[in-house]
Order: sequence, then C-alpha cells, then structure tokens
Amino acid sequence: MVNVDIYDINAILLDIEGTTTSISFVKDVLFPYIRQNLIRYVKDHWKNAELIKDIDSLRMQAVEDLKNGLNVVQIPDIDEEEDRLQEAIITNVFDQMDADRKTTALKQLQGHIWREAYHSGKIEGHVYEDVMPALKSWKTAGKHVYIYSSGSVEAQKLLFGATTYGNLLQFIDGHFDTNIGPKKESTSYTKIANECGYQAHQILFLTDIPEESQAAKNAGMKTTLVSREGNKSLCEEVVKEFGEVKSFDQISLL
Ligand SMILES: CSCCC(=O)C(=O)COP(=O)(O)O
Ligand SMILES: [Mg+2]
Repeated sequence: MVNVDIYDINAILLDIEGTTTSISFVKDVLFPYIRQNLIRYVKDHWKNAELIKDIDSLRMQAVEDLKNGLNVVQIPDIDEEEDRLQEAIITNVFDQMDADRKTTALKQLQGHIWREAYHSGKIEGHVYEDVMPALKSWKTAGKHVYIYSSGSVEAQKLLFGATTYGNLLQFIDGHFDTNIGPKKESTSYTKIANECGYQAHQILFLTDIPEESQAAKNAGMKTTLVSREGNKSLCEEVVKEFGEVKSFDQISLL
C-alpha cells in the first residue's frame, strides 16, 4: 500500500464504479432497477422526445455493432409496428446489459431511467465513507475534482446529487462520460486534460481498472489504482506499475 503525494497535482479525476462507489451498488441496485423497469419506462415514455433520441442512438449503435461483426438485435425504424419495435429495444438493451457493455447509447438511456428512482428517493447513490472527507480536503487544498465514468454525465450527477451522505455535487468541478471517448483509450485523457485546462501530468486519475490506468498514464497523467472490497483483485505486476490505495485517506496532501 502506498501514500500518494499530490503536492504537484492540481486536479483529481475519479472513476465511479469500483472507485468512489461499490461495484455491488451498480450490479445489485442500479442494474436490477433497469431490468425491472425498462418495459414500463418504454411504454410510459413512448413518443417522448428524449426516448425517441435514445432509441435513435441505440439504433445507430446496433448498426455499428453489425458492421463490426457483432450479432446484435437491430432496432427497426420508428414508424415500424409499435410492439415489434418495443420488443427489439428491450432485447437489445438486455443483451447489452448481459454483456456489461458500456456503449454511450445504453448509458444514456440508463441515466434517464434512473432519474425517476433518484428523484422519488427509491435509490440513493452509494459512495464509500472516505469519499466525502477526501473531496472536502482536496477542495480545501485548492484542487479541482472531476469525474470520468462510463455512466452518462446525467447518471453521474444523479448519483452524486443524492448519496447516502447527501448532495456531493458541490465538491465536483466537472463530469466526463464516453462522449469524450472510451476509457481505455489515451486520447480520451488528453481531451479531458485539455477541457480541464491542465497539462496531463498535473492530473491524478484514480480507477480500479488497470487498462484505464494505462491509458491515462500513456496520456501523461499520474495514476493510482483503487482496490475496494468486492473489486477484482489486482495482480502484483499492475500494483507495482501503478501503485494501489484501498481508501482515499491514503492520498496525502503534502
Ligand atoms: C454513474 S452511472 C452507474 C455506473 C455505470 O453504469 C457504469 O458503467 C460505471 O462505469 P465506471 O466507468 O464508473 O466504472
Ligand atoms: Mg470503475
């Protein structure tokens, strides 16, 4: 275990699932909510402009998947028979979720479905107990804090806006999702650094996924892996390469 000294760091970029938030919250609370409510949501919001846009994105993703040789359910045109179209949407979404895909189209729709659950108080966002104290101390030290997750920006704001510790959005300076690019590609981190107005080396990226750490490091960011209970265990080699913290308490502000 290492303490990460962030005296020369101006900003901290945080992953969500497996880093600020337990994988179990995502897998056992958020995803089941989609499975239980997707059919009702689609029927209730049928012809709603936001849902039409989400369906268009799913359709475009399915076409691209087919081009890339993936055997996925295609989404018929909007003027197709209602039942057939809805069935295709539901199968496509469930298949993507079964494969734990992180497509922007899927994540966008999921965020819209979770909105009602957060707003009604049915779901509260999980964050580890060390997260809020760390956010507070980083902000007090004048650091900027950003989120980069496969979850859509809207889903991120819902989660941090209604956590079991209250609304944490006041501690977050900006949000990025896969609209900026995939999390395992270094160009995404270069773009994030540019958007934040920092050199990549001034940013510390914290994630549970070694490939994401590698991509950020390739872009010039400082990185440390986060190992939370319930995460996939990290092999010795990657811990040696990127370092590891089990809690944000271990990130010291010297
Ligand atoms: C904040 S949305 C819920 C989490 C989610 O759907 C997801 O894909 C999280 O991925 P991450 O990049 O934060 O590991
Ligand atoms: Mg993660």
